[in-house]
Amino acid sequence: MTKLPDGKKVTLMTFAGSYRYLTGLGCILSGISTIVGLLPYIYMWLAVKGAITKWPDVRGSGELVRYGWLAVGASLLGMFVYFLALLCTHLSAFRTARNMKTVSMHHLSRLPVGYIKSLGSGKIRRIIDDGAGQTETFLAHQLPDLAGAFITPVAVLFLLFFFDWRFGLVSLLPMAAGLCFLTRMMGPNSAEAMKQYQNALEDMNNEAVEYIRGIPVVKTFQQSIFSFKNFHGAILRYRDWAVKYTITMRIPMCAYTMSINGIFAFLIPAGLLLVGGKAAGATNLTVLLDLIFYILFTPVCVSMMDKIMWTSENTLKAKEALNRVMGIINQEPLKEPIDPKIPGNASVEFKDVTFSYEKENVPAIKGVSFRIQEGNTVALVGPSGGGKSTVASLLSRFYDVNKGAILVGGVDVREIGTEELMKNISFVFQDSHLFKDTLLRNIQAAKPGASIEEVERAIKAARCDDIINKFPQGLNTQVGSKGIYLSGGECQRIALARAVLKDAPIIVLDEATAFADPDNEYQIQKAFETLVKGKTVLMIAHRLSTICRADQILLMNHGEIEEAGTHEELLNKKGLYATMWKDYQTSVSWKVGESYE
Ligand SMILES: Nc1ncnc2c1ncn2[C@@H]1O[C@H](COP(=O)(O)OP(=O)(O)OP(=O)(O)O)[C@@H](O)[C@H]1O
Repeated sequence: MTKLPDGKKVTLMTFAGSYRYLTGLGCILSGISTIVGLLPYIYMWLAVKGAITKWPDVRGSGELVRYGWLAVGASLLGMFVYFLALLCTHLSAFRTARNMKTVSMHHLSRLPVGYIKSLGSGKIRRIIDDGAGQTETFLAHQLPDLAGAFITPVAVLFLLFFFDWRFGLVSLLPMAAGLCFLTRMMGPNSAEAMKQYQNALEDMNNEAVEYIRGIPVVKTFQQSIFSFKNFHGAILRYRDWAVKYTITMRIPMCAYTMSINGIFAFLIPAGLLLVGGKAAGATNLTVLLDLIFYILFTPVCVSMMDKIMWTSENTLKAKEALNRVMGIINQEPLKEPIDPKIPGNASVEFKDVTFSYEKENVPAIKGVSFRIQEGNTVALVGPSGGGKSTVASLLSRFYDVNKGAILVGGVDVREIGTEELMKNISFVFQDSHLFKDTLLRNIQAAKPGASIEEVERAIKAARCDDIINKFPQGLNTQVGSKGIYLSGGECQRIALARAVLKDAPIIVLDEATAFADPDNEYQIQKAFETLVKGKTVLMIAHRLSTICRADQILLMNHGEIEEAGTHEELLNKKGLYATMWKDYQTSVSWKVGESYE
């Protein structure tokens, strides 16, 4: 994998590694093939010249055939050299794109979860995937063409003035005008326009992903118009950008196209003038022959100019794509300690912790302090938005605190290496994600290399046997394919099996029963009892029945701990917890009442 040199400017070639030499070689070969590609025009002209001057004894001169074959040979040689050039640039381009993706993905895994969430999965996919794709096309095709496009003008200028400087000048004027219009189109404003273009595309992509993800909600609430609004807005912004850009480019583009395609309009009158002004005879014939050469040759100039135009635009695109990928790569990862420490035990302590999400003015939690002794369970309860999930995320160092410190086993989490910290903590998320892979590999994700026996023991302890047994292929069942999907409760039970297999001394449980039906909830409770035996547990649950037995309950509201104590202590306080408990009891009795009706 390509390593980024610290503090050094990163270019596309940084990702190419040692393959950069192939890119260089490819560009040189492309330049050579361009020069060789001009030879057939000269040979054709020489053949025509020979034929006309020897007329009517065309065959006798033998030049026609000789130059004809030379033209064919030069064409074939040009093609072969260009093929070799593309071979080199493709090899380098594939490697560059691969390295770009690998480096970005590797770096992404080290970034704070908050950054990934704020960017959005649609945008990240577009930046990395399309960025690598665009740079691959640029390096494989456009860069060698650009090398050719830079060599062609020099060769063309030489040839234009070599045969007849007057025709050369006449051909050059419209080309120079075309070049001026081209420079205007590709000026500094174009780089900005390209940035806006990429922004508009990314927004559209993100909104499309959001829209598709939200389709179930949309259908349930019949909100198709409202939900489409953001996506529609992104499409309109893209349209507005495209229309504005097209209007800006209209005049220079028309002027450019007219200039470079209008060479004949200058060349033929000039030829007529020159022929008309001379005495008839040999001089006139030479002028005519030169005119034929220029008529043959000017299409090369037109295609050269077009190449320069398109490659310039694609260079801007590739630069912008690289900038965006670098935007991710330059994002500061969570700092790893220089001298990592090992936690002394499995206790957890929050010391006056304050934390705000990026771009938020109000802290999500402020001045939070509590301690969980090794082997104890602390439950977080409170109204929605109170800061419970934030506390759980901070313990796993998904973000770094703004103020205060979080200690695990007496050591600040910032002083523990990420690997060591993750070894100590198991996290069962609200929405446990299962990969599109076998159930076995999904559970093994918690402990790579775990044997089948270990996985089976974890499954038994997490009481997931019934889930596994209902599929004929058992543990080898592929999740997410051929209609094999697990319910929210089942996903959480598999996530519990993962946590059991990992066997970390600290467990963070975020609303583990939120999705579960009564049967799954019962299984989860039982699995949970096995999982937490002898462990330090930080638990968030809305169903208060599940947390009565916690050693300590913390009631969080508006980002602060408002009440702390055991279930009985909090009931005696007759505060918010007591009210919530009363409301909870009432809701349970309602449910029971309803079931008997
Ligand atoms: N990624 C985020 N970016 C910005 N603000 C956030 C983010 N996640 C949460 N918040 C805000 O931080 C505050 C605390 O949210 P948190 O999710 O921790 O509360 P909670 O008690 O877990 O809520 P719930 O019970 O509904 O899950 C809320 O005001 C919320 O809007």
